[in-house]
Amino acid sequence: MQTRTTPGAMLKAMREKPPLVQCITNYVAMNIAANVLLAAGASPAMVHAAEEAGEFAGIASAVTINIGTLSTQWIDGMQAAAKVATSTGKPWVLDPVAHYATAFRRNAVADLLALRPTIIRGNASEIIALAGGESRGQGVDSRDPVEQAESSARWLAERQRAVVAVTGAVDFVTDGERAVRIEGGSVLMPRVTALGCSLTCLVGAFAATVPDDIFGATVAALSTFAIAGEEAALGAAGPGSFSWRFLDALAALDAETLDARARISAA
Ligand SMILES: Nc1ncnc2c1ncn2[C@@H]1O[C@H](COP(=O)(O)OP(=O)(O)OP(=O)(O)O)[C@@H](O)[C@H]1O
Ligand SMILES: Cc1ncsc1CCO
Ligand SMILES: [Mg+2]
Repeated sequence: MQTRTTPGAMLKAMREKPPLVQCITNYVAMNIAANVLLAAGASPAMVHAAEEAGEFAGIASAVTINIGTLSTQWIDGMQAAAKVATSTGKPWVLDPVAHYATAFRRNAVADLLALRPTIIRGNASEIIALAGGESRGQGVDSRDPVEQAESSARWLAERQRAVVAVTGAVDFVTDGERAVRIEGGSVLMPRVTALGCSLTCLVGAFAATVPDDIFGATVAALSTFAIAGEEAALGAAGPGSFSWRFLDALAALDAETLDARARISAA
């Protein structure tokens, strides 16, 4: 039997059987997130309407929910999909974009957290605020270092019994017991909109591939972004050329290169 224990092995397994990932994401992210999943080898579907989101979750292998451009109708679709995912044992990922900014967002995220996300992926400011801390986030942009969010992430993971991923210059992943840091990426990544939202969708794709190793799947997705980001930055003149180079780098990344270059250390 094929081993799936490394990020590279998980990437290979994902490409051999592309998982259908239901991405409920924001208007800004929809196109880039779908392209990121296709480039990496997964099968995205942006399905959010309340009338069908729950039904679609029944056929998807994972669901990702991002509150970036929120409205009441979208919340109904999010809740329907999350309920089906949780009740059918499928992984679902929450991306609490700028949840600290307004009461509408805070309430939406509190209700989604009660539906037990398998994984929570956010930037440092979002994770600090989810744990009740004072974050310096400005709108959707983080203004806090990841190191400052590590204790918040551990607390949140334990409380929610979820894997928590904090992204930034050096990423951090914990399930409340284990924790790792992942180096890589590029300073150009936060200068291209919605790459974090796209990563949330990719985390869903890896989780669908290895639902019995959610921590490993999350680390694999973040490592894939870290190495593809490094590679894309090599020839990029700025955010514009980085953006298309990143899609090419994701598509070109193979399992062996990922395993050889991923820099994952215990935290
Ligand atoms: N300074 C940096 N150096 C290297 N990589 C980075 C840096 N900042 C972010 N990244 C990488 O960019 C990706 C997206 O993470 P980020 O924390 O920017 O998400 P986000 O704030 O939720 O983004 P968005 O809301 O725009 O989608 C991750 O793979 C992360 O590792
Ligand atoms: C810019 C922006 N505004 C709402 S969602 C989003 C994408 C990055 O989170
Ligand atoms: Mg974000």
